[in-house]
Amino acid sequence: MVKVNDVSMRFLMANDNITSIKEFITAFLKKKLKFREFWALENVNFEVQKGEVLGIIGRNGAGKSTILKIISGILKPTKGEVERYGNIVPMLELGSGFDMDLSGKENVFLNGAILGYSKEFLESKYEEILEFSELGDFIYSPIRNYSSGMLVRLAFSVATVVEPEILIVDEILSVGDENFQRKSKKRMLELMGGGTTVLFVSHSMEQVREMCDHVVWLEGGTVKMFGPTKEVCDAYDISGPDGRRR
Ligand SMILES: Nc1ncnc2c1ncn2[C@@H]1O[C@H](COP(=O)(O)OP(=O)(O)OP(=O)(O)O)[C@@H](O)[C@H]1O
Repeated sequence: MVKVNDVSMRFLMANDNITSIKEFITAFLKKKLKFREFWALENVNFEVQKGEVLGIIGRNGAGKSTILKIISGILKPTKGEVERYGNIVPMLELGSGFDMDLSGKENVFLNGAILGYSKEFLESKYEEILEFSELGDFIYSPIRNYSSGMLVRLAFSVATVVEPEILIVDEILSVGDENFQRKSKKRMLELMGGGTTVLFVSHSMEQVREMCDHVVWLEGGTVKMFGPTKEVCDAYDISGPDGRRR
């Protein structure tokens, strides 16, 4: 279960006219550095029950990635808190938790260790991860040579073969090819059947309608609507580009 309680996130942005680190340090030392406040999220509340799939939708800059980073524990909210019960596997930016100079195989163990799994456990899952990723002998090449689709396949294989209790997926299913998208959707459905809670950001309303139980619609950092998938998606679909009714 994941419960987001009154979460707000403020970013401080330095003056726009600073273009180099030298200028930044000089301004900092002269105490001339001015910051502009920006609230990316304000008083966000929602919850996801165990085994449920929650979709997070909203236009560019609405705060979707920021809330996922807060739920994953990568960012600390300025106000509010997130209650989480269960081990969490975030699949956020492509390749995060990976080292580009290491091989796919080495990254399985690195990424798995970051996720908190032991070497023995990862060894027992390695063949399954390799098979699911369809990387074949590429698993021995440094991942800097991988295409974005190959990276996603590797990341998704590590994240899902270990059967997390909470899986966080940011737009990742749209990167792989059609065949892998189908396969990863099937895998996500299996995980959900096994009780994994999934939080899922997507710009594809089709995917959201198909896979989610509930949906949060974020607009300008606030919750515009939270409820059953059909209700929220229908309202979103008839809203204009700025979130107002057309
Ligand atoms: N580290 C940061 N510093 C300053 N502003 C930030 C930072 N991260 C995000 N923002 C701002 O917060 C707002 C929300 O960003 P976020 O990436 O969460 O939006 P999003 O809904 O995921 O957008 P998209 O659909 O384009 O991925 C944006 O205006 C963004 O510019």
